[in-house]
Amino acid sequence: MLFLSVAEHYMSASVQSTMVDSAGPEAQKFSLKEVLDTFKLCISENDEVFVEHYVAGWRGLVKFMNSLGNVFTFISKDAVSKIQILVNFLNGESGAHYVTIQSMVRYELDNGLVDLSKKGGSHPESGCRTLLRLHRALRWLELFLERLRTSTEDSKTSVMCADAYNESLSQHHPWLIRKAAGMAFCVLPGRPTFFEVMNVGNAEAVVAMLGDAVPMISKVYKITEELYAQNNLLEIP
Ligand SMILES: CCCCCCCC/C=C\CCCCCCCC(=O)N[C@@H](COP(=O)(O)O)[C@H](O)/C=C/CCCCCCCCCCCCC
Repeated sequence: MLFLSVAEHYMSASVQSTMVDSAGPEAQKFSLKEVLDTFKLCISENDEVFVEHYVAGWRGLVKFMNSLGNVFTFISKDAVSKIQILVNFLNGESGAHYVTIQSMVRYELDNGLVDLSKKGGSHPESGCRTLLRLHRALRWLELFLERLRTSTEDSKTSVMCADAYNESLSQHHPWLIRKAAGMAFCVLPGRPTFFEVMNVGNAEAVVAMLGDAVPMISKVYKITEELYAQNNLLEIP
């Protein structure tokens, strides 16, 4: 628990006080279908990614996280903080430039709004940097959901989650966060509870819906990854 408290303290410094999700408990109920539908809306006909639906997808996932208990708060707070930064850009005076990830990248790069190196720049929370953090987490999600989809009744969510994390997001986290995340994974509920919280129906229905969700999430990830790679944005500090 020590690691979790330290990590929560570490995170709280960067978490904004205005939370994105402030509705009542019923509005907070998670539905995998809702998340899937939102990620489907993310991609335009010409493969642009809508920021509005991207953050809405993450909001849905945060609902899931919040239903797992307080031990995961330090993780969901960070996601909420990053969602809020992007929502603020979308609702701000330059909002028209933040409609898609492609237009955001173009706008921020053309106007020198991204700190590309560690040396104290004046845009520590650019849209590009913020979205990159969620983008890396999306890879974890893709790997985790694929493991969940192909899992068997006795598979452990903690192991699937840790394996997906070690294969992706952990490479971008310092030791303390890795340890705290590792401890949080140990108290994840089992596969039956996970499936129940998804509000889809029986295990077969969950697996079928995951079969739709994973390629969709994969596509959003791939488009973003290519865009960031083309613009040398994959390592923004
Ligand atoms: C379909 C249902 C099943 C899956 C539901 C998953 C629900 C996931 C919801 C939220 C995921 C959290 C996303 C976390 C974003 C992390 C972004 C990040 O890397 N932030 C770090 C870097 O930020 P800066 O300091 O550079 O601004 C930050 O330091 C990290 C802080 C918190 C720790 C993040 C640990 C991530 C573990 C991800 C696995 C979550 C396990 C949940 C299991 C349901």
